[in-house]
Amino acid sequence: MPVLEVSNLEVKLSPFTLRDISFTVSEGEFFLILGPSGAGKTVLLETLAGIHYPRRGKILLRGEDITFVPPEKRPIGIVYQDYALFPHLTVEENIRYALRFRRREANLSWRKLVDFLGIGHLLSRYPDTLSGGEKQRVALARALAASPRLLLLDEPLSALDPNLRGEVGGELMRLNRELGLTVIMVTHDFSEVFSYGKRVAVLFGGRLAQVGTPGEVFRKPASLEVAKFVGMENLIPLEREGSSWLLLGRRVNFVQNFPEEKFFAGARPEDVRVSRFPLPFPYSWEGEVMGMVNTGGMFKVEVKVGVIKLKAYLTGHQVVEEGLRAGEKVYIGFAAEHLCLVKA
Ligand SMILES: Nc1ncnc2c1ncn2[C@@H]1O[C@H](COP(=O)(O)OP(=O)(O)OP(=O)(O)O)[C@@H](O)[C@H]1O
Repeated sequence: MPVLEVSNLEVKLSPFTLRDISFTVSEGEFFLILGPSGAGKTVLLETLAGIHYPRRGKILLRGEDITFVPPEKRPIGIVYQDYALFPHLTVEENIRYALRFRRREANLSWRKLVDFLGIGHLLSRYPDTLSGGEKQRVALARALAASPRLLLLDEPLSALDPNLRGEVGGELMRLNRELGLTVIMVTHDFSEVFSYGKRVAVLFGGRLAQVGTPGEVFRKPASLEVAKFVGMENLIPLEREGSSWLLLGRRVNFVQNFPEEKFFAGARPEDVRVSRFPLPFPYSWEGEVMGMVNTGGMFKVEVKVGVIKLKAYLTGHQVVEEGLRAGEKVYIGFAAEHLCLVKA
């Protein structure tokens, strides 16, 4: 049985509405919610936590209907982006405050909780004397002290510096793995999707646009808006020729069953190759290098093919090896397995 089953949820917070939200999360899963700013990610988390009640739909936690159960009676912990610690309470008092709501046997003793998060030396301090990473750990301890069955995290890593981000992220994985705790985490960061999530839900304008593995969402986006959002920078309209579909003059076989639809061919720039020599791919063209930008580690190379600009990410090594320069005639292309079809 899934830990969480959300069906047909509708939440209205004038003027914003979260609509038709249905998904399930399994026991022990690390589930991510991704979407542009204002998509409703926080509203969704807050609805799961009981801060907003839906107009329609149901939330089941281990089969029990908790749709209208007040927040303090739900075995769900939430950690906010700004940690929301009580400034007038010490770290210890902040954490103990959460114990008031504990209904179940603790899955971590006080000592273990404090050791697990390495915050023993901070117990008598006040929140405004703590660093971002320390505050984050205290907020986690407070959420875990109530022994939640489900932990909700709203962009927990976004306020941390890059080194700390990896460290705290590792701790979240450890919580998930070692305590078997089910986690739902909101993020903006694509690298976090691949590092932490087994499945990811993409929210757009209050609706779920796609739920799938990171590989599915990033390589087989369900719509044009998801494709653009997840960085599928090459999106080329297919052209009809008799009973065939053409991608910049190359025949694409597997869309014949949808004669009336309008399609885009998508390819991620990191799957696209550029070379001064012909490429062994069914989708490859001759073009001219328009420009190259160092994006910090990778070079984004733009190649003009007819009126279309294709983009590829290459390493500095590849750029040097191929002797790429603006104005150079090159071949650009990608393997058949890297082509995805996106409905317009
Ligand atoms: N309590 C509220 N009352 C009315 N509108 C709200 C309330 N909370 C959020 N909203 C609105 O709902 C929409 C979604 O907000 P939400 O905070 O869920 O977005 P988000 O996807 O988490 O964005 P971000 O990535 O910027 O944090 C926004 O337009 C916001 O202004």
